[in-house]
Amino acid sequence: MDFSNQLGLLDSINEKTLEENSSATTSFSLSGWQAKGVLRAIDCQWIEQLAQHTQEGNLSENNGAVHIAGALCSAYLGAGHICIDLATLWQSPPEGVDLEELRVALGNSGVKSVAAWCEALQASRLVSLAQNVAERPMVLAGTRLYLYRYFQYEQQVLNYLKGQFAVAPFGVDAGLLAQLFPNQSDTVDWQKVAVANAASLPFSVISGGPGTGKTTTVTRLLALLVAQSLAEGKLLRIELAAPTGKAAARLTESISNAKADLPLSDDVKLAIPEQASTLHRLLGSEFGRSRFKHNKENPLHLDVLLVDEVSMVDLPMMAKLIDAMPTHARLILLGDKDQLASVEAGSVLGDLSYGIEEVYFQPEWAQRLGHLTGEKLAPFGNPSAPPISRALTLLRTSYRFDANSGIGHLAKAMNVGDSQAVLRCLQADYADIEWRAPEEGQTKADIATLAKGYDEYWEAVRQNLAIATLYDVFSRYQILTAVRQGEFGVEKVNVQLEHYFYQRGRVKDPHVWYPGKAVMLTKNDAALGLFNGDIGLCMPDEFQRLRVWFMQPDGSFSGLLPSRLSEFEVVFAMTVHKSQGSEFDQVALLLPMAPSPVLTKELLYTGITRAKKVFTLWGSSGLIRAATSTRIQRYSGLIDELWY
Ligand SMILES: Nc1ncnc2c1ncn2[C@@H]1O[C@H](COP(=O)(O)OP(=O)(O)OP(=O)(O)O)[C@@H](O)[C@H]1O
Repeated sequence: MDFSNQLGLLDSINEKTLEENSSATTSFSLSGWQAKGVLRAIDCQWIEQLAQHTQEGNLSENNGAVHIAGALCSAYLGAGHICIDLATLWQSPPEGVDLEELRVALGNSGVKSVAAWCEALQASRLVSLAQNVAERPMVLAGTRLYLYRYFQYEQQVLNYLKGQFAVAPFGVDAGLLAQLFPNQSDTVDWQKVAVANAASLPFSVISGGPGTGKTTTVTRLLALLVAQSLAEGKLLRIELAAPTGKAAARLTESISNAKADLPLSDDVKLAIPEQASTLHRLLGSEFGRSRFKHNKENPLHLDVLLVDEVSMVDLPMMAKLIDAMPTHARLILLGDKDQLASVEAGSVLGDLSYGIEEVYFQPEWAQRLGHLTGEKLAPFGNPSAPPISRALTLLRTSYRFDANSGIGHLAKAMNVGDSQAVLRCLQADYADIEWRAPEEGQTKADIATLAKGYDEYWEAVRQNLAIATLYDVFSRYQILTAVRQGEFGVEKVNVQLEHYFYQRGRVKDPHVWYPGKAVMLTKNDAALGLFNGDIGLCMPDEFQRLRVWFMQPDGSFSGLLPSRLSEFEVVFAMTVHKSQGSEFDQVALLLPMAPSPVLTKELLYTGITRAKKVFTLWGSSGLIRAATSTRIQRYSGLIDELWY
């Protein structure tokens, strides 16, 4: 995490105007909290630099309560939260600190209530107030405390959304809509409603689980928008994007499949693009620069932007994307709100769709959509629905998993956090799921059994099949781990798998590049046009030189000398986090033996829903039960600002 901007803000504090805050010195022990894992080294450095800076500059910022809040703000950001909530912390301190310890530490600097903590922050020159934001390291909004830059990101998103809510709805051609959805049924066709809704608005979100027809729906939406604009003699500039190369490749494939089924003319089909790019590529990432080529001053050249797999988009990226949107353009976000949130801070899709299960639409909006679609939407009107609810539709019916699908039932049970139902599913006789509880005393992963899924791949490598075929075979099976470290962590499992392949004669030397080695990039490489998460397979070229082959956005493959890759890891196993945006025919999800805070219902749901045909869960009933009832919570101001 780069704090340079945060620290740079200290320079802008006007020393002369600073007042004495408190004479107490920082009363909690940074190193003590670091040793307990409450703070990271970077959190301690950040707050130490604040304290040092303020003292060296004759600033009397010796307020322990401010330093505690600042250190926690930084630590929570590292754990994915956009802000901390002082009122929540006052009742439930961070893991590793007991309430008494926190209260005593705060009490030492005169803070004996949440209100007093807020007052101490308000009085600090390190903090500005949300109502009157100044360039200071932190911002206080009610009881929420942010690092300055993250407050700005959140405001950018909120201001954009509020601007979109004020735009008058666009007209929608009900005849075309009916043509796109010819089938009638007794139940509400939410795909049709989603299209009518998104076509009416400059900003919309469509959320749905696996196989609920998200791509089918947005392809019809794009067809409707294209047909409407062609009728007006205009050609829409549409762009498709996703957070990772893999997700972009999947979007490309599924849009081109869905286009084939459209009941509209070839003119319309031709005007719908198939090629999706990564968000980084779309925004123009430039080597060595954190700023994108496209931004407010140089907006994207498009009329409609569709972004898939939005659960993976973090708040800074969403803010940068919004910044680069031309004012007239539509933004359509697609994703599964129940999946794991982004690796970096924020949970934008989750926050936007927070209340979607119950609220639905404002009554007049439900009526408008009802007229447009012919669907009976009156029961879904709710006078207290906030403006954001208008922009959301939820697709619930899975067309991939039928009533006999264990994966479908398991995903549903996991999603509602029903551990009994999850265990019942795992024990039932479904053909597509398998549960392997650990043996008594088992301490290592069963590598031989896990490795079996790669037999087909190694046979393809042996036959030196074309790289496209190899890539396809490799993508059919994936071992997923919940954690990085330990016997059941991705690092060790990969080492053991390579060693196992070596023992079986499939790999000559696991310490060097070998035919069949599969790697995943762990960092964007703008110079090579490759992105974090891209998968490369090592195979010889026609001159028998080993190259690592990556799929390009157009589906072709380019081979790079292995020496050109700098940051990557072996990927016979990958973490569930890294698997987001990908799907595989067969998935084996490996849980650790010991409890871990990363074991949550979102993690297991994401792992389960990566599987299209067969899912195997390796883990004990105790851990599965615990994970099913643990939810990820990420603090931000978006839910409060949008839903209450
Ligand atoms: N209304 C529908 N009736 C019948 N089949 C449908 C319907 N909508 C989608 N399908 C089919 O369901 C399958 C999944 O659809 P689609 O790929 O659009 O879903 P998705 O939500 O985008 O999936 P994923 O989870 O892979 O992103 C496709 O085979 C599609 O043709």
